Amino acid sequence: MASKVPVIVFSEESMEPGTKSWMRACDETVRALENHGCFVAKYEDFPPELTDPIFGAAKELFDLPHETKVRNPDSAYSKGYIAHYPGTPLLEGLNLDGAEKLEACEKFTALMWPSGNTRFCKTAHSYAREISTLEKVVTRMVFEGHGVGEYFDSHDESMTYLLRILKYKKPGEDEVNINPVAHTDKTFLSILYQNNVRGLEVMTKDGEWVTFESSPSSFMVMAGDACVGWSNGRIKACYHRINVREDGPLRYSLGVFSYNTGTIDIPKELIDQDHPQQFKSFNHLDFLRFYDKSQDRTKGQCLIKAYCGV
Ligand SMILES: O=C(O)CCC(=O)C(=O)O
Ligand SMILES: [Fe+2]
Repeated sequence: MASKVPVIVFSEESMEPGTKSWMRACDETVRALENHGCFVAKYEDFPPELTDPIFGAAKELFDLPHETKVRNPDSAYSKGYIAHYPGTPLLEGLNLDGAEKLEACEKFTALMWPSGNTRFCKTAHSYAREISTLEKVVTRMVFEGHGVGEYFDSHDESMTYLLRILKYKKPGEDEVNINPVAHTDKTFLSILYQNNVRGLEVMTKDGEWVTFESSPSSFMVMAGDACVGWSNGRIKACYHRINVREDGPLRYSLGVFSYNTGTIDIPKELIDQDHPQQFKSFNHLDFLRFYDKSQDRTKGQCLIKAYCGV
């Protein structure tokens, strides 16, 4: 894995804009996203005391009765509850919209546990805050690394983060191992964390599938279709899939997905003779609506060109 997908260290120093290690990480980040569409972030400051509680919180959530979980409403960004759909019978998921904000976590928790569950609420919120911090650092590096750091603040003000909590059940005797189809995310960036059960595979630039090896401080950072549009096609979207095997413990995975609540403009600085304009400005939510209406067989592909390609 290490030789195929870059590993970038996010230490206290490299997360501090202006330092030497920031510059280095910034270069590595841009190169990784342009070449591969993804990299593994070794997030040194991720609190180790959050790992067990966040996966414990995921388990506690899925142990709730079906009629409780369906209470989570759909939002503009996602389905509320993904419940063993016919095409993906092993997958169950819940989406917590705007999880970087405490009020959103409180609202979600009150729906799931009307008598309260402070531990869940605090854990989900702390996790989303930590990962959205990493996501912001990566995004700032993407902007600065492309020489357009001055646009970062206004982009950042419009960002929202969705926490997706996923569980993969093991296939029964008579069930084949059906996993979600390979796809690119429709996000700006996605950051994935899994318990110690493998499953996530990303496609390298040579077209080879590489398995993401879990560790308590390893996060897979992937560019989504919106980032491809923003970068005028310099960054590629990460094509990935899940391959859960039949034996071993249950797999839980946590995704933090970033979306812009407004319009994403393609910086004029990223358009030149060598890089003619490939995309028009687009509204991220309208792009998600376009995705929803797209035919199932195309949904896995990077759709940004079809949506706002020039
Ligand atoms: O299960 C995972 O780790 C990733 C899930 C995924 O790709 C998605 O929700 O878009
Ligand atoms: Fe995905």
